[in-house]
Amino acid sequence: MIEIHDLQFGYGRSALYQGFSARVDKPGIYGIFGRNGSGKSSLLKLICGLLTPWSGRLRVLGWVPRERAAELLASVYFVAEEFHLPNLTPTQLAATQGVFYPRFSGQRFEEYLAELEVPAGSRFESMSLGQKKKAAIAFALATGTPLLLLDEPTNGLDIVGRARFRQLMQRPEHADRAVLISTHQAHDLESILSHVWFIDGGQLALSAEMAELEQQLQMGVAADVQSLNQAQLLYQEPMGQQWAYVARRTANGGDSGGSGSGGGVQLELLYKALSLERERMLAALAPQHQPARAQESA
Ligand SMILES: Nc1ncnc2c1ncn2[C@@H]1O[C@H](COP(=O)(O)OP(=O)(O)OP(=O)(O)O)[C@@H](O)[C@H]1O
Repeated sequence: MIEIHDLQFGYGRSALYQGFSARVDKPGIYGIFGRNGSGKSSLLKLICGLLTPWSGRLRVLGWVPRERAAELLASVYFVAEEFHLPNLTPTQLAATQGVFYPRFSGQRFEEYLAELEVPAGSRFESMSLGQKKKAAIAFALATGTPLLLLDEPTNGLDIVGRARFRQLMQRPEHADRAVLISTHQAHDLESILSHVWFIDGGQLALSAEMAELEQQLQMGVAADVQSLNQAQLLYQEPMGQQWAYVARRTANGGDSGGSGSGGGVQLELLYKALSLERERMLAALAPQHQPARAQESA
């Protein structure tokens, strides 16, 4: 669905991506993580054709995004972090803009608006930022595009709104879509992600399926970090009187020993471990978790 190979891109003379490679071959919900300024928003804009790569190969559903082919524009929907809505009501938006998306469903748009508690008949001008964001998300979901790009979708949403967003994302009608979500809200989204991308230093440092990470890593809290199997330990940080840790799962799939309570993937902890112990973490992960660049050159 998306093929990026050896992408070079930057602003002015300043390079942001130098040999960035990644692939999306199947539907799913892809969480894109990275430090501030690592290039997550720029990547989404490159994918939908709002920015032009310096060089390299970039294909989205078989198209060169920057050429902005009508078929591609009807197949990709992007909700930017700072988005603009015309001063219409949601109902008017559906009537005027839904036609650009062949799979747009007005009925689903109404359902999503109701789920997110956005009044369909109020003008966007009279809505709060969070309500406008919910309306933009509802519209994006209702377009039915095979590819959906969401930049920080849960920013500005209240707690109930975030939970409803997660529920909507998991509805069966989105199962065939690839949804790329750039976010810092790891905890909000970890339960719904199928894939994780971690961008660092102008590269895709990690591309992995959540299920694979679950098999490979164990994360949890231990009263005493010394009680953990030191050979398997990858990262630890103090958490009150205890220690949060990331460890390799042992070959038999068991835990890393000690008195800790080990569990599945916690994205915030994974994010910190990758940011602060990048080489160690990447070395610990199996070759299939390494970025597409490494796979392709293998
Ligand atoms: N229009 C622009 N002109 C010049 N530089 C830009 C422009 N947009 C982004 N940048 C720079 O490119 C880099 C990547 O920005 P981008 O917004 O893609 O990062 P990000 O990972 O989404 O950041 P954040 O997590 O803070 O939202 C930053 O250093 C930013 O200053």
